[in-house]
Amino acid sequence: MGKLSKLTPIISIFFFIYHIIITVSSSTPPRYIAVEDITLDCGSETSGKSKGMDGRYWSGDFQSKFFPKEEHNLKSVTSQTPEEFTDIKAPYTTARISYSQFTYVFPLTVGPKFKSEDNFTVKAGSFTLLRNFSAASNHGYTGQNEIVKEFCIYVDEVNKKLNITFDPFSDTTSSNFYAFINGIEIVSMPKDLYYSPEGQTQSEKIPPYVGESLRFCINYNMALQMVFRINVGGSLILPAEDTGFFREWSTDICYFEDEGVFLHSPSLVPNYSKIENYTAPDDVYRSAMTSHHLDCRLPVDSGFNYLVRLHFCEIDLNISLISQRSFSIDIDHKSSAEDDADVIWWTGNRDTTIYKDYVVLSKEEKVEDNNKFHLIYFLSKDDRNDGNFDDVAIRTFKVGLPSKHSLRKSLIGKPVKSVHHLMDRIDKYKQVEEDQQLERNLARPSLAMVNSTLPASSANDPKTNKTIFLAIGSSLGFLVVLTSLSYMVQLMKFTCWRDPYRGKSQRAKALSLPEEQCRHFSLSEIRTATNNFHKELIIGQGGFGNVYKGLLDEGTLIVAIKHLNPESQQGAREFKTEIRMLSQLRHVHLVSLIGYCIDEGEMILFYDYMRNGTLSVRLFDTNNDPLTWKQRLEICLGAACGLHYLHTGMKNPIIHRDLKTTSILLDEKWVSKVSDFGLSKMGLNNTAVSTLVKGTWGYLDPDYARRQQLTNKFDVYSFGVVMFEVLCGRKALNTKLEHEQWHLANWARKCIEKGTIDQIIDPCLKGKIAPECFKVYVEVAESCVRDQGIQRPKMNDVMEKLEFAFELQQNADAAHGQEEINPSGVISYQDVLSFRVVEPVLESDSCIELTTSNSESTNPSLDSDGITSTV
Ligand SMILES: Nc1ncnc2c1ncn2[C@@H]1O[C@H](COP(=O)(O)OP(=O)(O)OP(=O)(O)O)[C@@H](O)[C@H]1O
Repeated sequence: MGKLSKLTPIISIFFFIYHIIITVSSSTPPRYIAVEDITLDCGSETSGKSKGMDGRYWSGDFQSKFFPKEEHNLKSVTSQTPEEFTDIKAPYTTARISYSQFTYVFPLTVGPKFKSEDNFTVKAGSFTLLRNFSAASNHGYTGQNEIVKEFCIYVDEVNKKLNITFDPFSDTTSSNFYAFINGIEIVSMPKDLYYSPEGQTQSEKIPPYVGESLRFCINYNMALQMVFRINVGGSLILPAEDTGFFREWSTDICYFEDEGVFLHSPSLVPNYSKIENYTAPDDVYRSAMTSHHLDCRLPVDSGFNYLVRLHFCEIDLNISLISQRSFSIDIDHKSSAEDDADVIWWTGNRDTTIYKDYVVLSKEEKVEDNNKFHLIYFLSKDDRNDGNFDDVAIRTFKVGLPSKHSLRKSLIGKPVKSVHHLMDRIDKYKQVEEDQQLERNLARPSLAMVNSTLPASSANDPKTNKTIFLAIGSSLGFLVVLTSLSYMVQLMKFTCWRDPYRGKSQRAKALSLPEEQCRHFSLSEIRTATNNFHKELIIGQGGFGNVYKGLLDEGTLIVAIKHLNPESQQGAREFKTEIRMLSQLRHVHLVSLIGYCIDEGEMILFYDYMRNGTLSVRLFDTNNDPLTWKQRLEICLGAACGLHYLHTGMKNPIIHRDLKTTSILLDEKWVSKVSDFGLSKMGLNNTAVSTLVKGTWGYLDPDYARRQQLTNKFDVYSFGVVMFEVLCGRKALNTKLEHEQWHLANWARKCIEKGTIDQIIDPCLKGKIAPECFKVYVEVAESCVRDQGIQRPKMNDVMEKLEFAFELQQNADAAHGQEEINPSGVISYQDVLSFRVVEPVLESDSCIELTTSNSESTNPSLDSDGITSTV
């Protein structure tokens, strides 16, 4: 579906719902109750509180304890209300003005505060927040009637107060400059809302410094100036609709280069299990803009570090799985801030909120058109998409908070609001008021219940009255509240699901199948399924942790549950790879991934439970009856089919790289299934040495070991080894034997050359293998373990020959009826082994059928995370 056809219905829903959201939010208590919430109406001499344009109550500064001591120099000015705006209210109708310096002193508790103010040079504590600031020039430049500046400043233990000093410019020729301020707001905030946790330097909570391999700690000796705070894809969110910090969230108008599709999920109740619920208003997470490519241009000053906070919440009903949508994010053309942003991976679930912080230094060379503009540039791009671009979505929600940490230079505002923006606000304030009136008239019981849950002190607090008016200061007055700009970008991609047998993109199918293909389970479901990870349910142990047997769906579904170590970063990466690969692969001879769980930092995978365990156990460690020859043939044939599918069933081939008898599992009907082709692959990729130590030596392709070039012939070699293990009942590597027999494949080839292969057959098979079947089987096995990849067959050939061998055996069995093929057990196979072992060909003649290391022609799709490209 094209963008436009999506756009129309979504927008109409959006505006309809908008009304409801305001109604609801206006009756909900704030999620964060600030210890300090000061609203000072500067220049006002009234002793009581007057309702401001933002719906809050403002106190006159003259009667307040914060009033500057230099009051003899101060004048107050009452501004003229423009005729067209009759609702203008505090703090814009008055201003405190002075030709000399004056300081407000705010005794405060320790902690970070939001602060709003206005002036020319403004200092707060040790920070110069504004230098030589001119309201008039800012006004003229933007046509904006009010100027709001917002800062975050930490109030420390020693001072426990905040001095805000307004200092008029003075030089030798003139003393006619004055400073003024209309209003000051101070709101306390949680320590870690924007600041980094104390005493940590490498924590995930410290934002990465984009373009550097460092993290950037935002500590308490830094002040933050808010530059943009944008509700991408959504509407203006007023301070009174914020979560208790009185932040305003502007719309995304003008910031995006390309038109996107708007998404809105009005009834969404966001899940805040990953972040604090006061981080951003719900409406930020309910709206989104989508596109397959999104450039967001934000004009900022050069030479500053900016904190960019991106908020995400997956609201698309079609998306519920890891890797269904993943995207990259570039900021300011630096190296990618995020290579593989995947919201479901981050959150575990749809409708779950999360944000990501980045710090970026905006450098001088980005100056454009002689404007002092720099670009914070969000490029969300899809780098793995195979063409279904109209289904790829960028969701930009929320907030970036680019904030300047160094405020010792002039911070001239770059207001982005226009007259339209103000008109929007007027409309919205009026709308809010109408809604509230309606609410009061209806006197809905549910609202009464909400209010009754408020603490006594706040239930009747005028702050909870949400009637809001817009007031606009005169050209003289400006509200100095620093603006932080918040912003969020999410880019999503649909995974292309394929029919294994056709190898064609099945997009439509994909959209309807995810839930069937791979389910998400909660941790509590897993705990129930495994009796809280009871040790008696452990059925195995692998390189990545314990494997449990568990019951799901009220006991109707038996699963194998792989519990990965959550501490391991490498494990996390491989875990994701496993999900990405397995959730796309469905084949009767591959172990199916049923689902996963990533709650609370746990990484758990669910597979079809294979009742008969591993081939290894059935061959080497069982007291049960040995596998019959026909069973063995079928097991090999099944595994060959599974490998063949891996090599050819997808657009891009997958090389298992760790095939062995422990990675071939057997279900209740003895059907063989190849497993472990996500984790093992990545394990080898990242830690080749440890994989060797893990004991796959006997399966390792000698050609690969020499050339370090991975081809699908790697798996063919390993498969040949498995075939000899199946035939001989011997492990791939057995150092307890004589040295020349340690390595089964080498020993088997020697035996074939010498004509003694029949002597190393599993004793329980002797006399039961039809000679013609034996000939084909041994020929195939030998061809698989040839020294050079070029000499080995493809899995397709192996499959066909094994089928042929199976038929030969069946025919022989049928011919002999109940009788054994060779009741005496003494049969020489010499005569059927007429072929000779192939000699190695010269290196120059060899060609790599599938090279994944340097070949441009090979698209490493599922390996965009490096699965196949680094070996
Ligand atoms: N789907 C399954 N059904 C039944 N048993 C399973 C299943 N998956 C794994 N197991 C059991 O758990 C054991 C460990 O499996 P796992 O895949 O974690 O490790 P591995 O393949 O043996 O070793 P490594 O991961 O180190 O290569 C297996 O040997 C098998 O006994």
